[in-house]
Amino acid sequence: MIETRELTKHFKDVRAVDGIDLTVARGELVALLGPNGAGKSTTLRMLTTLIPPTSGSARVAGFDVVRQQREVRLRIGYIGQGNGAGHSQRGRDELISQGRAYGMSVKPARARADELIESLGLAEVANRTVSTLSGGQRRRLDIAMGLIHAPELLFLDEPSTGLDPQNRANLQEHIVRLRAEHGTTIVLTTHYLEEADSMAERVVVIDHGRIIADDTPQRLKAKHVGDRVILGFASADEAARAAQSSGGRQDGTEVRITDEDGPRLAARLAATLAPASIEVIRPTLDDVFLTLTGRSLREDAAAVTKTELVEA
Ligand SMILES: Nc1ncnc2c1ncn2[C@@H]1O[C@H](COP(=O)(O)OP(=O)(O)OP(=O)(O)O)[C@@H](O)[C@H]1O
Repeated sequence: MIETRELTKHFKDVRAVDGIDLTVARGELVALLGPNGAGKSTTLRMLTTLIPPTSGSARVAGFDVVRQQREVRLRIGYIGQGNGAGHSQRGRDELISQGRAYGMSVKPARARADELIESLGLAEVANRTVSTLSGGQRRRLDIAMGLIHAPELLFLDEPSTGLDPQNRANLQEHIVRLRAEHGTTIVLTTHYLEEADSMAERVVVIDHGRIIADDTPQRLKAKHVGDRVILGFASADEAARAAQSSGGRQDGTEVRITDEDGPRLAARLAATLAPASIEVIRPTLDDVFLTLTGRSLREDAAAVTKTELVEA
């Protein structure tokens, strides 16, 4: 569904996207995860034909993003970070107009608009003019606009930014359902680590315009970080003996061991070493990012959230 080769975008001396090879199969739900300025939006904007690459190539839904822009656009939905929805129309009419712009006839456009209004919780706002909606309501309307023509491939740039937790959960549910029901291929960017972790079956980690990891959240965590098993003992001597027999690292009365399958190891060690306490700490995608780059994504996400609050 997507195939890029050495996809590159430079803005003067900024290498925003620096030679990305990305393949996405039909029906996949892929999250691009990375800090601010990593090149996620620029990648999406090239894939959606909004900006041309500096070099390299990309095919989307079977068509070249430079030479066959129209074909690409007909097959994709794109919800950018800004508000796509207009201001003077009512929400429902805006949706229907968007469907008509994609060549739908009135009846199916109305039916689809009503379906999206229902599933994105837009019932109360469907009859209000867009200019009177709150940021979160506008965001949901934008997403409905991108879905109106039931595209085979949907790009979502930070879809849940600015939504409260309840609406975010609602939106995630809708996205997952959309994919289950229609087999829509979905590529989204996010700075919510939990969102990438819980929704995407594949996470592409981007930093400084390059892909630095690409796998399922589970495998990324197992491969780059692993579970930490911490055993507690009554004395340091006991801990020293346990560290020796288990191959773990002693830290006072504790022994720490890293393993791909912490719960299984913990069960085995509980039986053989009889520790006083046992704890399994499972990694997050942030731990993965930290291991790969030495930086935390959380600090970055916290900064974004703060900016959003100031803007709101
Ligand atoms: N039109 C532009 N002109 C100049 N520089 C740009 C332009 N668009 C993006 N950049 C730069 O390219 C780099 C990548 O930006 P991009 O928006 O793709 O990152 P991102 O990973 O999507 O981050 P964010 O989550 O903040 O949107 C940044 O250094 C950014 O400042």
